Amino acid sequence: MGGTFDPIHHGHLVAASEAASRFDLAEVVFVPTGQPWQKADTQVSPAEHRYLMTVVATASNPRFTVSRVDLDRDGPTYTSDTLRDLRALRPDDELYFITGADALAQILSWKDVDELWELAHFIGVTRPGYHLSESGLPQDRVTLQEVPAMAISSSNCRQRVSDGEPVWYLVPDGVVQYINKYELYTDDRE
Ligand SMILES: Nc1ncnc2c1ncn2[C@@H]1O[C@H](COP(=O)(O)OP(=O)(O)OP(=O)(O)O)[C@@H](O)[C@H]1O
Ligand SMILES: O=C(O)c1ccc[n+]([C@@H]2O[C@H](COP(=O)([O-])O)[C@@H](O)[C@H]2O)c1
Repeated sequence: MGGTFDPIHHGHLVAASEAASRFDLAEVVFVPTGQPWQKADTQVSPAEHRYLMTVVATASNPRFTVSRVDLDRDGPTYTSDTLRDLRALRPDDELYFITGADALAQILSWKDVDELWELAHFIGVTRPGYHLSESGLPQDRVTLQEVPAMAISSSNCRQRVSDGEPVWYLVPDGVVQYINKYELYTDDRE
């Protein structure tokens, strides 16, 4: 599951858990983006903070791991590179890429989109406020999956912190503590 994870929240974790359960996945690898090129107009926190929050949030689940492949590659983050790197590291594994309805709706604008379908199977999960559709996408490579509705977004979490409002229970406790410790999202953003 790729994401900017700025910060990781319970919407991400529930989607990943549900997809893992429904598709009987042996492992969910969370892959924080290096430079999310389609968020170029958004201020994104340093990659190491996003990586460490993802580690904290996933640490208690034995099936959840975190990969640095997108952080350790220079330049804009493209999922085609992510999947090629993961395949090289795990040549015997079958890869599924978990994505929310909003990201799936943009997928035709992603780099090397035709190759993406050969690199992984895509699981598109429901997300409140977005229409989940496989229209225009190869139906044998994309599966839609309903997951419990979590009306949470990273941008709203950042705004809440910036406004002095709590993010307890929107993000894992350790992530709240991490945000407080490093005083993330306290400046005026976006
Ligand atoms: N509440 C949610 N329910 C289901 N999927 C989600 C949810 N939030 C994010 N996702 C999915 O998780 C992936 C990573 O999302 P991302 O890290 O950009 O979080 P975000 O909440 O969308 O961030 P932002 O608000 O900054 O755009 C994307 O595929 C996105 O569609
Ligand atoms: O490959 C691309 O061109 C591409 C364009 C936009 C987003 N993605 C990936 O989609 C995932 C979710 O992205 P985001 O921006 O919603 O956090 C993340 O893994 C990104 O690297 C990938």
